[in-house]
Amino acid sequence: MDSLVLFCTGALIAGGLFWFVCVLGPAEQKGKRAVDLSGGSISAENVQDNYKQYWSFFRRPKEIEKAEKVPDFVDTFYNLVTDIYEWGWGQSFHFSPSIPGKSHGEATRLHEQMAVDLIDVKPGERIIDVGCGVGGPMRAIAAHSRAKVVGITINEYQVNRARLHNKKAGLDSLCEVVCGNFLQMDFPDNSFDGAYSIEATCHAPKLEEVYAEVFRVLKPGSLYVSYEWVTTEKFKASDAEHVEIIQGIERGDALPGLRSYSDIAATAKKVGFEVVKEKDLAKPPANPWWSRLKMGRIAYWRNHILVSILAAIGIAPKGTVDVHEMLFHTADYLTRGGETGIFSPMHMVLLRKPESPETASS
Ligand SMILES: C=C(CC[C@@H](C)[C@H]1CC[C@H]2C3=CC[C@H]4[C@H](C)[C@@H](O)CC[C@]4(C)[C@H]3CC[C@]12C)C(C)C
Ligand SMILES: C[S@@+](CC[C@H](N)C(=O)[O-])C[C@H]1O[C@@H](n2cnc3c(N)ncnc32)[C@H](O)[C@@H]1O
Repeated sequence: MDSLVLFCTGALIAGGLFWFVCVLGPAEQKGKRAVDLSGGSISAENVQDNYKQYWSFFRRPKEIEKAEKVPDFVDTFYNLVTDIYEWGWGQSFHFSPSIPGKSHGEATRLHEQMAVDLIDVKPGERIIDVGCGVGGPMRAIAAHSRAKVVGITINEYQVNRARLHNKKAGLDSLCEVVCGNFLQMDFPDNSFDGAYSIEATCHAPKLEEVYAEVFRVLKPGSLYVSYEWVTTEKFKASDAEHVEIIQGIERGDALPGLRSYSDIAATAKKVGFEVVKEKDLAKPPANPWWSRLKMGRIAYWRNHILVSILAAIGIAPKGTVDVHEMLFHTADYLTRGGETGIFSPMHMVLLRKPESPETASS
């Protein structure tokens, strides 16, 4: 009898563990498994120190730290979060408005396809993905448009992940990925037929610098669309709750400082672009972009327990628990940013590089 009870208890524990790790492990369809979480290019024993280093950025005055150190700090951030993002969100590191009757995956694809439809590229043309992550949007866009997409990211680990995914998807003949800084790109002038950036240029300390680089590499007459992270007209710097939310978003998302929606078109014009269209895609009648984030709260608790167990038994790097906790709070700040309407991650701007400098509007 005793051995039967022991056997049943053991079987239940083993079954429960299998369910928790293997069934619940890949929080997102086709995503990474919890047991594969790493610190990107950072070795396991250095994850915790790098996490501390990441936070030290926010303890120093912005003016000193800002410009030249930002790409390194962003690189560290993506070493820390890339696996968790892939595990819990998927291969597209951005938001999209929810669409009734459509899954999150479908809504994500539509948001990505809209970007390439806006820049009007033809099959075989060459376009650039500015800040490409692990390439979720790149693959959707290449498959939809048959354009050749070159993605650039500052994070080497993401380059390797993106290349692996491109190959697996059979899209490596259309998709190329390079490691580099979008503030100083290694591409010649006038070499792309179009450009897009999805929730990436918010990492640039000065928007002007990245827009000027995109302007330089675009062929005259071609289009660039960007989905920008901004504070909206509802944000009041005198409101302590607003400030807390925006600072929470900046700290949990490696942002050197969120900019106002009103700066976007002005900056684009300053570097020579014509503004073709500007629209906040988060505004009604669009459905909330933050609903997926809010709905996931129970899953995040489960994920946190799982990450803590894996770190305790030495499968996940120690600092993973801290990084996960940071993201947990970030999800809350982002949701509050959406609900109050003071923040948008999809302020869309469509820009054209004039045919000749003379046709540029003042
Ligand atoms: C554009 C950027 C990233 C946007 C989003 C892709 C990510 C912002 C916050 C992230 C997450 C928050 C909570 C995590 C959760 C605790 C964990 O269990 C599973 C992953 C999360 C859901 C994670 C996924 C990606 C985000 C939604 C920024 C950086 C400019
Ligand atoms: C939130 S992710 C978005 C990725 C991708 N656009 C997507 O939607 O899946 C931001 C991306 O911008 C990249 N990035 C940030 N700063 C960069 C820089 N200075 N140079 C190149 N890439 C940068 C990051 O490495 C990351 O890949």
